[in-house]
Amino acid sequence: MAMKVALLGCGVVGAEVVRLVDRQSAELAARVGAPLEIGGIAVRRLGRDRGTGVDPALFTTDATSLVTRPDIDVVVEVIGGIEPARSLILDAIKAGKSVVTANKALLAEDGATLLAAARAAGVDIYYEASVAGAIPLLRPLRDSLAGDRVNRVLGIVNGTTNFILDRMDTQGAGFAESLEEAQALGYAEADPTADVEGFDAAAKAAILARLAFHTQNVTAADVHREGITEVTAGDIASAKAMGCVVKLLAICQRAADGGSVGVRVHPVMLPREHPLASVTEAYNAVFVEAESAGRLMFYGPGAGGAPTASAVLGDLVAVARNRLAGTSVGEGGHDTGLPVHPMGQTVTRYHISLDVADRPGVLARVAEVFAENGVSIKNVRQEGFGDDAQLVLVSHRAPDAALAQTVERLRRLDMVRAVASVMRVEAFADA
Ligand SMILES: NC(=O)c1ccc[n+]([C@@H]2O[C@H](COP(=O)([O-])OP(=O)(O)OC[C@H]3O[C@@H](n4cnc5c(N)ncnc54)[C@H](O)[C@@H]3O)[C@@H](O)[C@H]2O)c1
Ligand SMILES: N[C@@H](CCO)C(=O)O
Ligand code: NA
Repeated sequence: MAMKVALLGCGVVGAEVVRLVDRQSAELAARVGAPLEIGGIAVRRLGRDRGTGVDPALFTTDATSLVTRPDIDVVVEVIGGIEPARSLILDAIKAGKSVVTANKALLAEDGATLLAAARAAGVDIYYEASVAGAIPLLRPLRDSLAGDRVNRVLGIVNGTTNFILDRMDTQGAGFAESLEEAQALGYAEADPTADVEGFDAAAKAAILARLAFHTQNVTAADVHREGITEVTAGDIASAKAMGCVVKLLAICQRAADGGSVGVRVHPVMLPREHPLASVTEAYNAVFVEAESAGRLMFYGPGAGGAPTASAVLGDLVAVARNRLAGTSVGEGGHDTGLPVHPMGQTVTRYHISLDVADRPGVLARVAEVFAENGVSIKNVRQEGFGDDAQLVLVSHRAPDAALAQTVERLRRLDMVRAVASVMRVEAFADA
């Protein structure tokens, strides 16, 4: 008996899923143990040629009926967005179907509800494509690392912003022209705000934190988020001078006392010897630090129709096998309930460049401001002379609130003409 698949959405990813299911039907049947058959495709409008070559009778605009149809085994959701995707997935689960989705926005906002519904119904919901596209990452976190304790996840999870920062670093290109190039190459979202303001990465960070720390209550709204729109050529030059590169990272980290987690997305200066620093163009990479495994790196294409469809197909094979075996994973059943602590409590390190007058007492006063806020200076150097002097300081680790307060106080000093660049610095956990 064939495993019948209902596909919701036939855009960039959906059309590629249809093509792959058709082209690889013999191998997929052998791997699953039963043929995979597309039983219906829900679209917004009928009559468009989507280049899939499938029987036009499979298309329908009635997604609600399709997901509950008795002959359907698995629903693949590649519409995107919150509604109607959420209602359709919940209807499918309640009707006993397993689900595969690429929908990071929905998983980040309401993943706990979807997982609980799937557990209650004894079906699977798999979502590998939602974070870092083709890269096998979520199932390794969920399954392969189930016997380990993950302490930190650092990731480049948005291709568009990595592409822009890479162009600014290697070609001296400006922000606007780099974004235009990313859009022309098809990496950016239709509204690139989701990319450049870090919303896309924040959704992915919430999903990663939930899996890494087995804590169900993290949503995109809990993620501290800063995008790359304020990264300047001066920041890139400052990073270069320190042997660093600027990257937009999603960072999920267990607090030192283990009682809470920090989840954040913001630009960082990263030493060029860190493996994430060499991730160029629109590639994604995620660096995982686990107690027994040590340092792991997952690298590859994070977007695009075919790479994303590869992850969807992998999930489809897995849930189809589980159905044939009469089993399901029951993900999310163990919830540590670890809370997310505020950004101010997250321990970070800052790079700060100040435009100052080169006069006696300036460095002493600047150092005093650091001391008053309990922040220790790791190194300091001066560039330029006279009225064009610049002090470049890197702090030791301190609570983010103390570092932010230090910057505010420095801004108010008469002798500081301007705070030219402020950026957090990341490195290996023990560096
Ligand atoms: N494209 C990528 O590189 C990529 C990478 C990772 C994850 N994703 C995720 O995959 C999903 C799909 O992305 P995409 O790039 O294919 O988007 P897309 O816009 O190309 O395709 C979505 C399709 O869904 C259709 N649709 C909208 N509402 C519908 C409804 N009510 N019923 C039926 N169809 C409806 C749209 O008409 C469109 O054809 C999203 O969740 C996205 O975040 C995409
Ligand atoms: N716009 C996203 C697509 C993949 O989620 C990116 O640039 O990575
Ligand atoms: Na993935």
